[in-house]
Amino acid sequence: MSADREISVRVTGLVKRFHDHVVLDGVDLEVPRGSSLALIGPSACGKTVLLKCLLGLYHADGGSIEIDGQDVTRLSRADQDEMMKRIGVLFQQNALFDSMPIWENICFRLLSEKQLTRRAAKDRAVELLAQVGMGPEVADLFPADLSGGMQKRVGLARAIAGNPEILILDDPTAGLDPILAHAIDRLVDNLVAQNQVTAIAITGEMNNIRDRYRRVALLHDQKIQWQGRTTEIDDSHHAALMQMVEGEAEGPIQMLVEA
Ligand SMILES: Nc1ncnc2c1ncn2[C@@H]1O[C@H](COP(=O)(O)OP(=O)(O)OP(=O)(O)O)[C@@H](O)[C@H]1O
Repeated sequence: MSADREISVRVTGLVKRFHDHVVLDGVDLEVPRGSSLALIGPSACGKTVLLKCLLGLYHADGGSIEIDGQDVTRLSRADQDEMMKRIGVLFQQNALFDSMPIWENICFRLLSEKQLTRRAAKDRAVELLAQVGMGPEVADLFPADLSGGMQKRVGLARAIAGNPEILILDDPTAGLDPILAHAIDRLVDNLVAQNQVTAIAITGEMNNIRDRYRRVALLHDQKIQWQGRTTEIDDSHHAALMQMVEGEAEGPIQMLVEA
């Protein structure tokens, strides 16, 4: 496999602005295939905007976003839609449809694209529920019947329903108690390890970040200021990253960049 084939997502010089508000200005990011990346940074630094650019939900004002070597910013709408089928997304609020049973929520895309009959979709939903540690009895329930942690699992089941090559997660463990958060982390970890999925997650949860992700990228001041393997992060780097994410002094950044 060539070095380039090993990069699943490559962002180069990405610019995104809203009128005269420049949110991203020269973002460079590389995520190897089958790796998990934590995207961290202070509040309102543009993490969600970056992920929405990756998903084609926001149009980039400059730079490129390559997925498997293909610049998605230059694809036709139809080709971009095709590419997006290879990406599964877990939104922060899970974005489940209240009026649909869980099985239909999980297979929503497969049903709307007529990839499966309703009967096959329900069977598939039950399989996916098992993958996220839930029983078949959940299939006929509605989102309102489930706790926040269970909804998160269902959201994850939906994100993986189309066997995505890339999984994008917006703060997957926000608001969950530590035990549930750990369970979601383990599920994502298993997906990455077993299926060579590339996972990119925004996270504000810095505790144990070195155990939870293989890579970290710090977004601040419109750019990625530091990216690397979590094994490169020693305790002082970790403390510096924590300070940055909490919006404290900028000094530690220099230490990371120069390390
Ligand atoms: N559609 C939009 N129109 C105008 N400004 C936007 C839009 N979307 C995001 N922004 C602005 O872009 C900036 C970055 O927002 P974003 O939601 O990406 O931050 P974030 O890093 O995800 O923050 P948090 O960690 O607090 O969720 C904010 O100033 C926000 O107001």
